[in-house]
Amino acid sequence: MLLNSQSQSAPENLPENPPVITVEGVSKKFCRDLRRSLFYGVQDIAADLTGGRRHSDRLRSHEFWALKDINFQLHRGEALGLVGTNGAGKSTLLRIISGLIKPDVGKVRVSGRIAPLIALGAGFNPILTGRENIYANMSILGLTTSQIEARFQDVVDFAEIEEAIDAPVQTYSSGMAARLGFACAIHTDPEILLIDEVLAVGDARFKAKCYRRLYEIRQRGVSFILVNHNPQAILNICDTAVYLSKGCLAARGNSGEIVAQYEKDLFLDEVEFGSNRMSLPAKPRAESLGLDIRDLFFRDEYGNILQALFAGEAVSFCVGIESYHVFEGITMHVKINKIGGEDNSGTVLYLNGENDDVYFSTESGQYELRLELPYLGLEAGAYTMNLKIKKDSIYTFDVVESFKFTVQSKSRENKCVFYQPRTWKIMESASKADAFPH
Ligand SMILES: Nc1ncnc2c1ncn2[C@@H]1O[C@H](COP(=O)(O)OP(=O)(O)OP(=O)(O)O)[C@@H](O)[C@H]1O
Repeated sequence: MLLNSQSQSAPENLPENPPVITVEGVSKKFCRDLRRSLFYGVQDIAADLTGGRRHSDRLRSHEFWALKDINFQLHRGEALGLVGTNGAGKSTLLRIISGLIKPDVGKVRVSGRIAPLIALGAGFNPILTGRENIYANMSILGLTTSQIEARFQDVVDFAEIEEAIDAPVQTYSSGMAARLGFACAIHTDPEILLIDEVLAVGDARFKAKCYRRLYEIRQRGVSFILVNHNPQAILNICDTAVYLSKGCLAARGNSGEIVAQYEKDLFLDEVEFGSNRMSLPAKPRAESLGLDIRDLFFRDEYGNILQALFAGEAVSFCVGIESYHVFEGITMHVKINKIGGEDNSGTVLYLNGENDDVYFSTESGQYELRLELPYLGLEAGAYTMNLKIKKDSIYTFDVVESFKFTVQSKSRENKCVFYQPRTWKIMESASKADAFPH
């Protein structure tokens, strides 16, 4: 299910910030047939030169819309995530915004210096050395030679490629090229950063470093658009998000809501709703940040897996994880919202391991993290859980936005917003004075 079109407007929490990118009715068509595509290209150039009519808004044979009527704004200081399945049009949209290709319909207005990080090693000449490429790349991004000289060592230090700096870039691994591209871009003082999946190739430690740096430059007011297949990468640094589906803008709004929507659409077939369990497929290693959530479920006090949860009974919330490295200081963050309560949902419980000073460590392997509750304090009803596995307050390894589960009640309904453990008793009074004190 897609969100309604009202959610496509720019976020209203940034009214004082002027837009730095305005995408207005942008559509882009492609042709899968190479020969026809070349023919159409020549036809379009001829129409442009002769002032003839170009039917930009109509599809010709074998053409399809890679993007259709996309509208949104990016405001100053806003970090916007772009999500969507393979082929949804994310890269095409970033290429249009960066000016690499032109839309067939609509326009894009940009105000501010853009640093696009769109393809691996984009802007790098493979036969030039890393050193030469830093100069070439940063000057394309608008820096003078003396400015590049002043920042050169910082770029090399950030990219951690000191020993390979005088080797041709064609000898670099994809991860090294990505490091260098990222380091160049963030050292050019961009006002707008466009980042398309380039972080996916780095190792977990370098990715964490890049995300921390993105978080810092975000604090300084740089706007950016981040494309990533990994929802937690979007949630780590983006407040808002755009969800593209088959070339159309399916939803625009708060990143938590959009990612939840995207995840729901993505895993619709894979999640067993109603079973109080959610198993997630293994992520490609390139998309993992080093520690992935694979399974969410509940156990009773004897370790048996529970399908039905009952208010007031002992329960453990269990998270199956896959760790690819040695990690320390891992915390679980569990936020539970009621679905359709009288107050129309809202967070009823938020438990954060950090607040209880409980940190886990992992080595490479599979683990089960548990949150043991001596009794389940939720009243009967349907809930969604937002679960995050974090390393510190700004770095999230993995997140599940909305794990649905239900709680039942063994007793008849009482009026309460939480489960109150209770015992009803009658005691015989020792004396009349004790029973009715004045
Ligand atoms: N130059 C091109 N010629 C023909 N088709 C193209 C061209 N570029 C992209 N496409 C097609 O346009 C659609 C959108 O592609 P795009 O790369 O923008 O998707 P994406 O959302 O970035 O996908 P991914 O997540 O796989 O990177 C796809 O169907 C793709 O095959």
